[in-house]
Amino acid sequence: MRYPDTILGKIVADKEREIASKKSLISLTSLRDRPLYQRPRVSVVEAFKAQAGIIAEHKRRSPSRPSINQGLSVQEVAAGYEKAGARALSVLTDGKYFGGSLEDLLLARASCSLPLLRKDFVVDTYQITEAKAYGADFVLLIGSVLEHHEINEFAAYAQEEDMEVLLEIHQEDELPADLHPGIGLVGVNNRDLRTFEVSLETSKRLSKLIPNNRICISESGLSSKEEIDDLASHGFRGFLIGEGLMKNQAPGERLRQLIQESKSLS
Ligand SMILES: O=P(O)(O)OC[C@@H](O)[C@@H](O)c1c[nH]c2ccccc12
Repeated sequence: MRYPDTILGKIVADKEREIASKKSLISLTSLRDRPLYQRPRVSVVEAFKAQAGIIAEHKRRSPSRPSINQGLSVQEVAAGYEKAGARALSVLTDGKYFGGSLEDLLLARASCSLPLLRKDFVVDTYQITEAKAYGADFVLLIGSVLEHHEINEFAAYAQEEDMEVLLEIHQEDELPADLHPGIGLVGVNNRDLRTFEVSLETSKRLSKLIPNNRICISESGLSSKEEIDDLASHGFRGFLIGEGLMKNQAPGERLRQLIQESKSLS
C-alpha cells in the first residue's frame, strides 16, 4: 500500500480485511452460481465508440461529503439516468465510507439496461467475479491502490470473466507502460483520493499520456456544460459525474439538462 497514513490507506486496509473474511464465507463457485453471472455483458467500450457521453453515478455519501441525497432510491436514480440519456451507470458499493452495497448494484441492474460499473476499491480479483455475479459489466481499478503488475493481472482476470475495465489514474506514474488490452477505458480522477482536493487541470495534464486507442474519461468534480465542453476539447469522451447530479432533487432531470446544453454531448 502506497499511502498508509491517508484516508485512502485506511479505506484500502479495511477493504482488504473485509474481502479476506468474505472469501472465507462465500466461495467463487457460489458467486458463479448466481443467475446474473450468466447474463451477457453490455459493452461500455462499444457504447462510447458510438458517442461521447456521461457515466452517471449513484452516490449517497463520501468521506468528503457526509450526506449528498440520502432520500432517493437507487431504482429511481438508475431509471432516471437511463431515461435522460446516460451512456453508462456507476454504482458505489463500498459500505463503510460511501454507504453503498452489492444490494444497490442488484437494484440498479434491475432498474436499467445501461452498461453498469461496480465502483469500489478493488484489492482482490474475487471482487471482479462478485461484481459480475451482482450484475455489473465493468469494474474500476485504481492506480493509486494497485501496483502496475497488479493492474495488468487484474485486467487479465477481468477479461477471462468477460468484464471490461476502467483504469483510474491521478498521477503520471500510475499508468503502466504496457497497458493490458482488457483496459478499454482510462479515467483521470480530478480528485486526489488522499487529500480530496479537486482540479480539472489534472485531466488536461494526464490526457496526453493516455494511448489514443483507449477511451478517455474525466472523473470527479464536474457539474457544468462549460467544464464538459472544455474537457472534450482535450480529448475526453466520457465524463463521470456523481455529486453534481445526485445533489439535485431529480438527478435524471439535471442530467437531461446537461446533455441538452453541452455542445459535445448533444
Ligand atoms: O461525485 P463526483 O465528484 O462527481 O465524483 C464521481 C466519481 O468520480 C467519484 O465518486 C470517484 C472517482 N474515483 C473514485 C474511487 C473511489 C470512490 C469514488 C470515486
